[in-house]
Amino acid sequence: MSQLFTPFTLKSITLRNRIAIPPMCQYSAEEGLTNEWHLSHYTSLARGGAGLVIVEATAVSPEGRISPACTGLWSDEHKTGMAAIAQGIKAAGAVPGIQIAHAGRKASANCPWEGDDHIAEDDPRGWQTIAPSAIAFGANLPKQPQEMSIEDIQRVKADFVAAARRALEAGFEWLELHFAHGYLAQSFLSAHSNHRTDAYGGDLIGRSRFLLETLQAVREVWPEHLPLTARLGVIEFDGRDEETLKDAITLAKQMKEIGLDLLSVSIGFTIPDTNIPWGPAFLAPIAERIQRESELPVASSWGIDTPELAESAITNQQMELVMIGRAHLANPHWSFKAAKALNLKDPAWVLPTPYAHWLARYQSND
Ligand SMILES: Cc1cc2c(cc1C)N(C[C@H](O)[C@H](O)[C@H](O)COP(=O)(O)O)c1[nH]c(=O)[nH]c(=O)c1N2
Ligand SMILES: NC(=O)C1=CN(Cc2ccccc2)CCC1
Repeated sequence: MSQLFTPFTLKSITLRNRIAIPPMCQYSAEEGLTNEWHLSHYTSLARGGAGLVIVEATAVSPEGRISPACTGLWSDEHKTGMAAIAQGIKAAGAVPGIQIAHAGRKASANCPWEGDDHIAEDDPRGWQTIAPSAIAFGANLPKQPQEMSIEDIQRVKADFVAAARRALEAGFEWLELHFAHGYLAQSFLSAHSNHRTDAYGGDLIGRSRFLLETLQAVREVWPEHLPLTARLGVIEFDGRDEETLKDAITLAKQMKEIGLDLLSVSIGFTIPDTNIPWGPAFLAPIAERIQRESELPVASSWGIDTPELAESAITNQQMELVMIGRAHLANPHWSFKAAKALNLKDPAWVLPTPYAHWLARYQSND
């Protein structure tokens, strides 16, 4: 009996299975506004049978975008398109989630197929980036950010709260704070990027303050009965992993105290020169340790891209949800493929009726 295809209940929300589609930037928006690409992209992913579909990193302010083409929720105007997406995901039987984000020193960048690098200083498409300290990421993102003032910090926290409120009004039922991948929140947490000497820097308490205060403020506006989650880089693969992991576990416990419902375990990506052991499900053992030691349910991803790897991540209790990203870009109906591979009863019925009725009778080969 497949464990991957069992429901998962968190607060008042029940996912039809353990398959989640993690946020994946589409770099297809204008002024942060979604369009037909996003609506059809997310609706078709949800129709593929996953339990949870999380909309891409959506900026809490214009300067919080990674690229000029990233989505935003910094104004009420952004709610219209997002509401259609949330409705489309829900109508397909998946739970609509969204990740809200600020890209920090990694902002003001070209999209991946246009260089994946900082927009040139003299290019009017770009903007001044902000970060805990005036330390550039380096490599393809060499722009030196402006050190944030306390007023900047207060403003960005308020932007997260306002974006969370808009996400709720747009009909999302699962919220993920982007505290990973070297973006603003992660860059507050890491000593590589945070050299502040005030309350928002220094020891772990100082470097965690922005994350904890933002979580606390969002928790106050996000309904208690809906899952409030965060994606956190718990390891950098920079030679200091044990220290980073211990800090991450300490932080996870504090976030649980504040009301975090689930932690999505990911990678720090704070600095360019790291030694990431890419490979199938390579982060799953780390996720298991975080889940065990923090006593928070976790989700995780990174190369969990076959039905067997997904099934074993759940049966080995390494995580409660598997986040399967790029494999869904290759095949939006990945859940159907997994249902067949794992010998689910009536596998076609993970798909909507207009497809399932026929596929239940016809053995498709892919
Ligand atoms: C095109 C694209 C875009 C994004 C991503 C990835 C890719 C490929 N990823 C990371 C993604 O959610 C996932 O964690 C990784 O891709 C690893 O999982 P897979 O190995 O792809 O299943 C990502 N992560 C995140 O937290 N917010 C985001 O918006 C994005 N955007
Ligand atoms: N917004 C995000 O969190 C993104 C994360 N990515 C990490 C990544 C690194 C390597 C391979 C895939 C994804 C790249 C795209 C944007």
